[in-house]
Formats: sequence, C-alpha cells, structure tokens
Amino acid sequence: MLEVRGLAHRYGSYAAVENLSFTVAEDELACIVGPSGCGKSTLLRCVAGLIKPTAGGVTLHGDPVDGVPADLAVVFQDYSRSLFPWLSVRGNVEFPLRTRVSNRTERRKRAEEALAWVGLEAAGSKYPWQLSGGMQQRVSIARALACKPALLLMDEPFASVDAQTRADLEDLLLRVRREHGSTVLLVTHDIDESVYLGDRVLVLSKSPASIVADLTVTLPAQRDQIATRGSARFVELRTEIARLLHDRPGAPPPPNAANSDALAAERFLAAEREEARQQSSH
Ligand SMILES: Nc1ncnc2c1ncn2[C@@H]1O[C@H](COP(=O)(O)OP(=O)(O)OP(=O)(O)O)[C@@H](O)[C@H]1O
Repeated sequence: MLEVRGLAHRYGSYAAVENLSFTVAEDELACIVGPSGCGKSTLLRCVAGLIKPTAGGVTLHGDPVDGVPADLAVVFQDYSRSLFPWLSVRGNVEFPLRTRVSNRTERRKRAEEALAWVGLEAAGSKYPWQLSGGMQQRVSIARALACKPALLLMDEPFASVDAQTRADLEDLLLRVRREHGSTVLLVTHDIDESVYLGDRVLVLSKSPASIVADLTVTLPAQRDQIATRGSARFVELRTEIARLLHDRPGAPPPPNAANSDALAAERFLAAEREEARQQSSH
C-alpha cells in the first residue's frame, strides 16, 4: 500500500532524513521508533505530503504522493492544538468530511459511527475543552477514522497523556484496528509501545535518520497490557531495540530468571522509559 523509496529530506544544509526505504502492507500496523530529534516527524510529514522530500519519493497505492492525499489521515501528539475549540465534538469529527461527503445526513452518520468506535457516543454535543486529555485524543482518533483513510499516520499520539490513559488508548487503537481494519504508520520514541502495538517495528538511527532494523513483532495478534508485556518474547524484542537504538553491541541480554544480568537489563530499560517520558513531557 505504502512505499517509501530512497527518501531524504534536508532543512537547508541540515540532513534530517537520509536514504530511507520501506513498504507498509495493507492492514499492517508499522511502528517507527528512533532517538529524539532523529527525523521521525520529518519522515511522517513527507509521507503525509505536508513537506516535499529533497530526494526519493513516496507512493500510496502506486500513486506518487505530491500534496496531502485525500485518503490519508493524521493524528498528532498535541490534541489540544488539533481540535477546534469552537466546534462541538461532533462538529470536529464532521469537519474533514465536509470536503469528502456531500450529503449532510451521511456526514452526521459517519461522525456518530466513529464516535461510537472510540466510546464517545454520548459526548457529541460537548466541546473539546469540556473533556479530559485522553477523551480529546479519542476525538482526534474518531475524526481521523471517520474519513475511512487508506492510511492512518500517527505522530506520538499517546505521548501527552498519563500512563493509564496511554494504555487505554493503545488498547483502543488495537481494538478499532481489529474490528474495522486499517493500515497504520505510527511514530513513537517509546520502545515498549512500539512492540506492544506493532506488527513491525522500524528502528531508526540517530539523525540523519536511516533504517537500522526492520523487525517483525512475532507476538500473538491479541495483546494484553500485562500478559504481553510480561512475555519472554516481548522482553527480547524491546531489549533488542534498546540495544540497536543505543548502538551498544554489549548491552545486557534479555532478562532471564537464572541470569544475574536480568537486573541490569531491567535497570537499563527503566532508564530508557524514564528518558522517553521526560522527552515527551518537554
Ligand atoms: N522546519 C524545520 N527547519 C529546520 N530544522 C528542522 C525543522 N523541523 C525539524 N528540524 C530539525 O530536523 C531534525 C529532525 O526533526 P524531527 O522533528 O523530524 O525529529 P523527531 O525524531 O520527530 O524528534 P522528536 O523525537 O524530538 O519528536 C531535528 O534536528 C530538528 O531540529
């Protein structure tokens, strides 16, 4: 569905992204994880057609992306700036449909349907500022889904909410995807989140971003915040990604009850999570 080939982007003389190539298949959820400032958002903006790459290109269904494609939707981290405060929740969800669906009744139906998908069927008449942060981000997700996009791009979508809300939103995304099917490219700097959500994780290098690994997440499709995150395979994958991100071939191996390195690995990953939390709060 999506092909990124030889993509590079420079801001003046500064190379943010260099020679990136990958594909995303229909109904796949691919996560992009990389160090802070490595060029993840730049990559996503190029895929969304918001900025023009300086080299290489992006195709969606084989058509070159040159400007924002009609069948693409983006969810940003900062829900408070992406929702219109003067429109009701329903009005926000209906807004992008104005240019896509001419029939008003159909627009209303699509908006109500999308709000039900994210559990906000009773909040349509409220205003965004009357909702919690997690609920506002659910409105942003409903707005994106109402467009029935061929490709959903998400840029650190859960980085601005508390840990419990984040877990709820992650599960909401997995459920909506299971029930309604969608192709998703999601950027995060949280290693655990990339493994928990992804069918695949693309690991980026430090700036200028290039792909250092493309890992298939060999975990059961049905995920659970406790059982999945506690499984040996999950721990192996996140340790592998942490090692790749920090370019430390000698980093601790995956924890193993019989292995005294287990504690060191846990400490290393806890420091990783703390660093990601601090970055997202800035
Ligand atoms: N409009 C711009 N003009 C100049 N430089 C920019 C611009 N946008 C981003 N950059 C630079 O390009 C590099 C990559 O930025 P980008 O936002 O893509 O990284 P990121 O991986 O998404 O960062 P973060 O993890 O902190 O969100 C950074 O060094 C940034 O300062």
